[in-house]
Amino acid sequence: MRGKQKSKRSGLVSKTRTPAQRQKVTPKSLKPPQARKLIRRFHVLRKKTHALVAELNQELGLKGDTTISDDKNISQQLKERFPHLYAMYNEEIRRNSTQQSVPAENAKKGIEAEQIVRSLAMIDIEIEQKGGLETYQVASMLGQDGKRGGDSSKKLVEWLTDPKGTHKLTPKGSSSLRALEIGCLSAQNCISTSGLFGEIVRIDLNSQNEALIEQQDFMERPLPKSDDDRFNLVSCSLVLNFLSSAVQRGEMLKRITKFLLPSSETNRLSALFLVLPRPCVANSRYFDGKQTIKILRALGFTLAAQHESRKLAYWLFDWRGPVDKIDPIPKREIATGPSRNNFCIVLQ
Ligand SMILES: C[S@@+](CC[C@H](N)C(=O)[O-])C[C@H]1O[C@@H](n2cnc3c(N)ncnc32)[C@H](O)[C@@H]1O
Repeated sequence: MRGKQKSKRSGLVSKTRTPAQRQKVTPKSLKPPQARKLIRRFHVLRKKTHALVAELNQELGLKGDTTISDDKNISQQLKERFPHLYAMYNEEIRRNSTQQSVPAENAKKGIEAEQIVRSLAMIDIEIEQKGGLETYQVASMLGQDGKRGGDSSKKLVEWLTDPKGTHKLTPKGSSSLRALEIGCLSAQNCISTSGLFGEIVRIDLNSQNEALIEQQDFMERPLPKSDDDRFNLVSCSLVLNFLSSAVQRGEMLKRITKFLLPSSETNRLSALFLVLPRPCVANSRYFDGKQTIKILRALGFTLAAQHESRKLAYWLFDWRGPVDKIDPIPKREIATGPSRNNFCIVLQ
């Protein structure tokens, strides 16, 4: 379980090497406005992909386990199951990838499977031209830069060591506490340097340092067979907003509970550290801080601490063990206004 496991998906795009991919250069650094713009664009492109894949599934009459997943390598799925659509995807890639700039909006609107697949190809080209997941990560790391007030895990360590708080841990060289960091960009963050944890398992879809960060999709991490595979803390900082659908976010939260040691059995730390960009709770049509707590409660958590900074919203939730039945929490409008975003998490 703790060995290295390569993710089956490449992250944002297909693994077909196109001329655009071969030309791809990952920038070592980016100016902050450029980084913000890139992060926003990646999220838009992921949402577009999600909507197009839903249309494609409908058009092909695919349901349940047979659906194409936008969470996995789409071109690979087409290649294995729909060779004629894969041929069109590739044709579109070949036709456009030598161009300097291919905004995904150039994709023609269409409801037929062939046109949808061509639009997916256009999105993949734009993502690759922007540098793919690697560039997204460079942009995200810029946000973690201490000089810019980054590294969200500072707040976690502050909470866990607060003498007036509920946990009051003290850093020990021989701590037996174990943490799982989902979506880890750096092994030098406070969570790693605090000395609070004897072991930290760090995973990311695209590892920046394979010696210290496993390349793994959390949704494909094998489920724990025993408590040896479970953790005292799971950190999920700025990862849920990376997922493109409200259902996937709910599924990730449900899956996290399977990796936590129930505190009632261990009588010590068993918690989730959750971070979202503040606009997800401050300016969404469908989501806010109350909804966050409601969803986490429905999964068996209790709120231990929360904080909002100018850019981020942070929570620490204690895990109380599995609930008998998870009540669904659907999407519903809670705020109106044209400038609101559509961020949401649902439980099915
Ligand atoms: C915005 S970065 C956040 C990094 C860091 N946790 C932080 O707080 O700054 C999001 C990271 O989550 C990773 N990620 C997204 N979905 C994931 C998944 N299913 N499994 C593992 N990592 C994932 C992405 O690859 C990306 O590196």
